[in-house]
Amino acid sequence: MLFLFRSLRVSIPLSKISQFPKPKLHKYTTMAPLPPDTRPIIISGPSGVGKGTLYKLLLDRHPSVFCTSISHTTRDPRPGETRDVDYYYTTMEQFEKMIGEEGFVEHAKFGGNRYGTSRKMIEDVRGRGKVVVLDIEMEVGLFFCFTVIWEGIKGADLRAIVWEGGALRLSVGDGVKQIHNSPISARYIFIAPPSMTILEQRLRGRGTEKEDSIQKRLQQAKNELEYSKTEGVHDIIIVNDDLKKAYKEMEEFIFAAKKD
Ligand SMILES: Nc1ncnc2c1ncn2[C@@H]1O[C@H](COP(=O)(O)OP(=O)(O)OP(=O)(O)O)[C@@H](O)[C@H]1O
Repeated sequence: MLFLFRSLRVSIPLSKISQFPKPKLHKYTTMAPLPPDTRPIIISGPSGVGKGTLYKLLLDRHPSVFCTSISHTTRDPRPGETRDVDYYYTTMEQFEKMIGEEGFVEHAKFGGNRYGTSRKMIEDVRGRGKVVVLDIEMEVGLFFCFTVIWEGIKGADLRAIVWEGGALRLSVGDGVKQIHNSPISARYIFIAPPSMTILEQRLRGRGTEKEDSIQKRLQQAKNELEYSKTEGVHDIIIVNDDLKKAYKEMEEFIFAAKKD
């Protein structure tokens, strides 16, 4: 059975954000000043580690400072989605023209549709005095891997080939690597689980995945944790054990004085 998924999730649709419970970390929303370093912030880590939870807290806590990224897509809007809010909807022709003009910092193709984060969107957000935060998930699967092979997505890092359950699966370099290879200068935060056991508990506890999806995500988590050890890929690795502590560490890193 063909399993389809988006390999790089760089924005959480607003509809998803509204599903999160209200954050309990802070009683009041504050008007914090901009961080000294206003480069885009890339939050990545295995599925289920808590990226979305931390990302949502950051945006809720500092609405005047941070801004979610909006991806481009060639797919049609789904019911309930809003144009230029959930996605920028474009034609395949326009999208491919933008690829040719190096208009994306990362892009991928699934199910016949393309998705990507545009350079212009990031630059516009910075121009409006806000800091863009990208939540990047790395997933792997048959469809995306073949797309990578046939389309030769720039920056893709074919790191391993395994024969698993009769399906060829490749571990590919993720959106983080694509962004590293783009002209965009960013700050990279990797969220790690305290252990694989706890990651599994969170994935199961969330109640959103079927068993085979949980197994694939856990397998992929191992690849991502291995990749996270590569020197220079991330500026900070935060272990999300206690949510409050992990959030504080992330916030302190983001608002820390700029390093030369
Ligand atoms: N520190 C924590 N302690 C306990 N549970 C947590 C913690 N952080 C997050 N969770 C819970 O773990 C589950 C997974 O979190 P979340 O959905 O934010 O992960 P994610 O990394 O965004 O996953 P995906 O990439 O698949 O969207 C959620 O149910 C969330 O409430």
